[in-house]
Amino acid sequence: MCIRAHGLTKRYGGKTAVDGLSFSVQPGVITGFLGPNGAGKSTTLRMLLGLIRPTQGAITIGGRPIAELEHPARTIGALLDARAVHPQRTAYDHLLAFAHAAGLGKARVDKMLDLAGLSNAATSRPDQFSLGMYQRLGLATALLGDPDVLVLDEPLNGLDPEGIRWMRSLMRSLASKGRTILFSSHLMSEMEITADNLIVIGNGRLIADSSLAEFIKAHTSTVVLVRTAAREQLARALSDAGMRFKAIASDTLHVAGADPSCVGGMAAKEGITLDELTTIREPLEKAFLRLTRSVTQYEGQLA
Ligand SMILES: Nc1ncnc2c1ncn2[C@@H]1O[C@H](COP(=O)(O)OP(=O)(O)OP(=O)(O)O)[C@@H](O)[C@H]1O
Repeated sequence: MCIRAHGLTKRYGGKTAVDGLSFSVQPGVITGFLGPNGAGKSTTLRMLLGLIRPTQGAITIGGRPIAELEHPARTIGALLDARAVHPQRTAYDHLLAFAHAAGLGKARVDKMLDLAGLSNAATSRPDQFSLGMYQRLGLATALLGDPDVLVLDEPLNGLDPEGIRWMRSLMRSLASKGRTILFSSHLMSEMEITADNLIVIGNGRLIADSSLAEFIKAHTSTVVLVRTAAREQLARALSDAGMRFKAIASDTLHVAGADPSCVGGMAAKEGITLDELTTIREPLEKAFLRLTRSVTQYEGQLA
């Protein structure tokens, strides 16, 4: 089932939080929804879930706005604010209340507690939970109806390394079963290891919508690192060939815009022995910061 936004806009008084966003999210893959703080990610997800109304445009699931879905709990599950649970209800009762509302039985509650690794905390009250446990409970709630579409706002926040691995492999396994997975983050490093596709927004507007591989190809540069005791000789050969390079250490050069076979071939022709020849890609986080710098609303200063 596809999620589609078309001309989606949300204004709060004079402030435009989401500004004419159009994109689609496909089933069978994990789509990362990325943007700096205040970019409009949560506002977009809230419109998708029918919690707030768009000022203009629409966002639909399988072609329909959420209010028109026949079985909302079986169609879409969401984790927005993991701490927004009744503080006095045990984890079990919290899930049971949602299960009843969705017409589901107790068996599903037990299964979800197990899946989220919360079986031992079933009778604990959430006010004793860590943020990671809240996230697990939130995911268990989102998955109660075994929905086709899963929407997660910053799901990795507060999880320990084991929790992060668990959340990622769960998303991967659901995507491989054909589910539609949309998850937001303001960290490119998270996206790099989790997402197949990326939707990047800044100041409410679309900045990029592509596969992660295409994003990397389009927005990051690479250099060839070459290490040799004959650095000067290699530098002369590169210079004669009109190639751009930078000395990094007494035995190391970074060659821009080249591929390793070309640098290796040149070294072989000169009879130079290489100790290392590697392609280094610019960190994706750097590309993200460059792309979103002009639209970043909140920026700290280094002391
Ligand atoms: N209810 C509201 N009233 C007025 N402005 C709002 C409201 N909700 C959000 N905004 C503003 O809209 C913009 C987008 O906010 P939103 O929370 O959607 O961003 P976000 O990308 O989710 O950010 P973060 O990563 O910090 O959670 C921000 O400038 C925010 O201050």
